[in-house]
Amino acid sequence: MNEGEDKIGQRRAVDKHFTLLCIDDESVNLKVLASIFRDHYKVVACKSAQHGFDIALNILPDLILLDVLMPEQDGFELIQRLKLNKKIRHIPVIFITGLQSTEDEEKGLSLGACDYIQKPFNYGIVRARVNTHLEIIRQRKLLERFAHFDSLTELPNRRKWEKDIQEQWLFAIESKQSLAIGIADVDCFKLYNDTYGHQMGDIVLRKIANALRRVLFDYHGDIYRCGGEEFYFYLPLCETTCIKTILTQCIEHVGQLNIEHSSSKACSKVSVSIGAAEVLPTHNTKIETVIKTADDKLYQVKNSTRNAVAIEKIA
Ligand SMILES: Nc1nc2c(ncn2[C@@H]2O[C@H](COP(=O)(O)OP(=O)(O)OP(=O)(O)O)[C@@H](O)[C@H]2O)c(=O)[nH]1
Repeated sequence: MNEGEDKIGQRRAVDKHFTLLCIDDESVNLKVLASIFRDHYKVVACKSAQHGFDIALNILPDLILLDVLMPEQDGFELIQRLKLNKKIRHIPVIFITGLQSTEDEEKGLSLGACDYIQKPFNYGIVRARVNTHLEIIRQRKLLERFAHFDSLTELPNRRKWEKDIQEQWLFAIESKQSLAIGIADVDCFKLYNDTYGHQMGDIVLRKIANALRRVLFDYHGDIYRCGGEEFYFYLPLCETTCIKTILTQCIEHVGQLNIEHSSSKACSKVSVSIGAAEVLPTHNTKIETVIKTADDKLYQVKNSTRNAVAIEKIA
């Protein structure tokens, strides 16, 4: 095997992560598509547009191969439904159809399909076209990762925070669920860097990020690195959730890392301070107000003992 073939082999092994959803009312067509792709990708097949829509929502495939002529709802109608749904409209659709007029091809592409393949098709050409689109998807995912994640801590970054918190906020309004928004900030971190060096400081940031993430994940929250040594987080709350207990756990987990910080004004180990605000979001409350309240609470902790939590409930 030469070097090029070896690389292709390695790439294919990774390709198994991709899922193709094939929607066609003819079983024989589904079998053909499965036989072309199943060795390299996960293939999910279904025989109607409605079922296909439900499956797409459920499994979020990477690519959809869609027939046009189907009873009840055709492929042109289905793609319009897919493109109206926020959760799945980004999924590329390739039409694979017996319709051969240029008008139909133009219609399919103008409805948002990324490709249009006419039946009967050549297996090699279908495989090559699907591979090209999956390569584009792979690169898009990579770019999204670079754009949304912090390389030091591997936490999502501020850009992702701004996107996610809007979604969490709207979800909390719709589901009438309370939300806590908070900021955790490493104590006396300048002094830590000055004493132990920047590289050690980087290691500490990674450890703290992991410790905080572990606690918040357990309660369905998430945390983001939004500044140098500043982490923003949200936490969905239910009646039984005690926000104070959870955030105290965060402080304790950081303490249990047991990282010496001899020059800290807070304690002899590395510690964090946390400010948070608890709110039942409505269309009349603003996220900025809640973040400002959390920031004020953090400032309060920083001006007293540090290594502690302050929370305000917004009425
Ligand atoms: N090692 C390291 N240090 C960082 C990074 N980002 C920011 N910092 C440092 O974090 C320090 C933050 O200092 P300050 O804002 O003065 O806050 P502090 O020293 O933590 O003091 P308090 O917040 O009042 O407890 C600065 O010295 C930054 O250089 C990073 O990625 N790695």
